[in-house]
Amino acid sequence: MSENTSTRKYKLSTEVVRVSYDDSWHSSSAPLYQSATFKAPDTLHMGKYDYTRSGNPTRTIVQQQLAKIVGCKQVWVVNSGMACLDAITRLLKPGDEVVSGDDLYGGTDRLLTYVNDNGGVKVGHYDITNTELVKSKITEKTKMVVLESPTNPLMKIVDLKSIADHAHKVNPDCIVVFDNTMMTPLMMKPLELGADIHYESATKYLNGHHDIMAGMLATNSPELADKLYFVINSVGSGLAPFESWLLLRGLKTLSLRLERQQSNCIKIASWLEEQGFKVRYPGLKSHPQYELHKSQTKGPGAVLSFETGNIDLSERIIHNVDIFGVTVSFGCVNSLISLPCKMSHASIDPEVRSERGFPEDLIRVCVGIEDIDDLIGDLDQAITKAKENKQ
Ligand SMILES: Cc1ncc(COP(=O)(O)O)c(C=O)c1O
Ligand SMILES: N[C@@H](CCSC[C@H](N)C(=O)O)C(=O)O
Repeated sequence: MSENTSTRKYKLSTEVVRVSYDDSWHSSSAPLYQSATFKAPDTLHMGKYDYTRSGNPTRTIVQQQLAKIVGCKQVWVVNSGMACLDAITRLLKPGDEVVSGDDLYGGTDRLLTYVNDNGGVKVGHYDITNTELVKSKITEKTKMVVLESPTNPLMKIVDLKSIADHAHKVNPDCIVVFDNTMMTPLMMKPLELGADIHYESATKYLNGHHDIMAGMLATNSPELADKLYFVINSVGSGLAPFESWLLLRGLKTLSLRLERQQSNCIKIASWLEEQGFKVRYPGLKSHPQYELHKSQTKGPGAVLSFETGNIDLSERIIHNVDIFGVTVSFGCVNSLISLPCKMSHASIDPEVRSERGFPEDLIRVCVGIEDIDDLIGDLDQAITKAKENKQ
């Protein structure tokens, strides 16, 4: 018996709650198949599933749910956001060239640097806010363009459509890859803007509770879907059944969480700006790419970064917060604060960070669903204590 299999389409905030699956007992919550293997009907025929590395019914349910939300032909879920990029970079061959940004999540930069140093692939990093510069670097040898927007943590915006269209014109086989972790499919649809592969760290908003690691790969290309599946099945990076089940549960509140997190973040960004800090947030009119971001998304999201002008002051602010968790990652229901140069982006060589204009005093704030007055009150007391030079 199928649950919720009507083909009627609803708004995304409704669709995230409606999950389709087969269950002979009509369970209200999708079944968890915590099994590594599946019995074959007989020795001559295998069933739909044989071994969880190759496929698992609970993983299939979350993949179908995500494909519906993304609005694409195929989604694969894997065991981390980085496992997505690992599968993607295995599509490259020695001699290929990759064009990417100069502000990327530290782990993305680390893996692309590894591929550059060990895989015979040339990876170039350019200021992605300079669309013409990025376009000029795309040649027939460019087999892949890897972008993220807003970037983590400088909140730079990439003109995805313009770059994707150009890349496909120069080389129709060029694979445009877009990391949409900051926006989620509810706020940005990279495949509709020309990306060939849309991936996300589902550890962040898609799950929303910091209780699993997961990644999502989405594409409309059956050929790319097959190639990615080959890697996932070969190396065993498919998301485990319990993690798939938790991701499915977390997804149901995605719309509600994002709405509250974003509205809190907009208020915090304005408040920090009023205190005189240089705030990087695409929801502020002072963001140099405010209009571009607005034109390709449905909202500014719930991550911002700001500079204090002094790394010691930044460290003292972080030391003095009470509600904000001092931790890497973002997209969780809890608010988080961090110093990217020493935490999420410590894997980028300090010299490279400096060449790329990465401010060491930069504080990243990832806003949760708590009461906004409490959040601003907490930042206020932490900043006051830090300015008084108190630990
Ligand atoms: C923008 C972005 N992409 C990808 C990743 C990698 O995701 P994961 O930690 O799930 O491997 C992260 C963080 O880790 C991230 O911030
Ligand atoms: N020690 C980790 C750091 C993970 S950072 C996670 C997240 N993407 C963020 O931006 O905070 C590592 O070496 O990968």
